[in-house]
Amino acid sequence: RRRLSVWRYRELLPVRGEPVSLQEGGTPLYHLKNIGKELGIPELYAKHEGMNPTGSFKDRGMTVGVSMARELGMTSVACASTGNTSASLAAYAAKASIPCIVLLPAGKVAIGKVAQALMHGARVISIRGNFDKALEMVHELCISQGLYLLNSVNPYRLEGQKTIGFEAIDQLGGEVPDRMVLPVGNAGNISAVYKGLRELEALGFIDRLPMMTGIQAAGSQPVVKAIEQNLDVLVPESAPETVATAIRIGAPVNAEKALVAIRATGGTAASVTDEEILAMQRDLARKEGIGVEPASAASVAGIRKLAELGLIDRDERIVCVVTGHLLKDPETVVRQCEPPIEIDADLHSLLSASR
Ligand SMILES: Cc1ncc(COP(=O)(O)O)c(/C=C/C(=O)C(=O)O)c1O
Repeated sequence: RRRLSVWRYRELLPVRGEPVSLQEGGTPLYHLKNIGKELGIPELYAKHEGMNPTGSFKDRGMTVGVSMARELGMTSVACASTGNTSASLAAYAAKASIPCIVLLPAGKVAIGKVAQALMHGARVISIRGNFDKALEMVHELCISQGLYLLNSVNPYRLEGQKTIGFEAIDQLGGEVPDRMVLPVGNAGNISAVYKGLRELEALGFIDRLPMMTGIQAAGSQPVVKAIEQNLDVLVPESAPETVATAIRIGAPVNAEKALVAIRATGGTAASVTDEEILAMQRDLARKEGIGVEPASAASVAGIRKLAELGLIDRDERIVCVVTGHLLKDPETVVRQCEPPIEIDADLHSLLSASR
């Protein structure tokens, strides 16, 4: 019996040789009993992808992507990132001893992610522009310099991320959830999970698919608009804005795949405000003990909103993917919270402060 991990499913992954692995995957599936009770959804779960080696689901894609880079003899890898992709690529490239360049939107990346990319030894370049601009530029860089691009346009990234759905079903004892909910930025993750579930269906492991549900920030919701307006091609947003900087993406490269995933499964897409995201980040931490970064809370905030709109059957079994760890964006957390109480080091002060 193989441990719950990305490579438990190696027969469904493209890597032939020994993978570049940091023991990714095998993340907890938490039963959200308290929030579920509040929403009247007894079977509400969160798959905590922040419990991966670099603290986000990106590790699942990078273990496959960097393994393939090595198998293909690539001598250098690159990506543009809102932060987590760069943190993960830096770590896996370090593990594989392959030089790595990452492009970040200047001033818009959570400090924990920058720290990771720097410490893992990537060449970190800040672009005076948003993620979409950085992605454009890293394409040009890779073409002109022959670097291997590991954004989610690279299909090997999505191969690894398929395993989120595989694990969730294993953790539910083989049961397929009625709905899987993911925060959507570049739309790679929702597309990857859908692809994997289609493969399980084709192999006869499952006989139905969950309703794939994508949640975006109100200030950055091109996929939601395409669903609402029944478009086949997305209208990019030129100035996406949200406190959830991980999903501050106006022109998602995997949008068409995400629209298929949502429509083919009778799913939906919805947006939540920054306030709703931050409120859910707090609730997950204080009512369930689960620490996530803002973008990750969007999936559960989306379910709260859909439930309030009466669009969720209370007996649905729902898995929300919470995609990154709380520690990624400590500055946003500190801004939201009352500061620590500072006192003189005497018992009297302590007693009055602790009341
Ligand atoms: C915490 C977190 N939650 C959700 C998403 C959205 O996933 P996709 O819809 O597959 O993009 C991201 C994406 C991050 C990047 O795109 C990047 O790191 O460059 C994320 O970091």
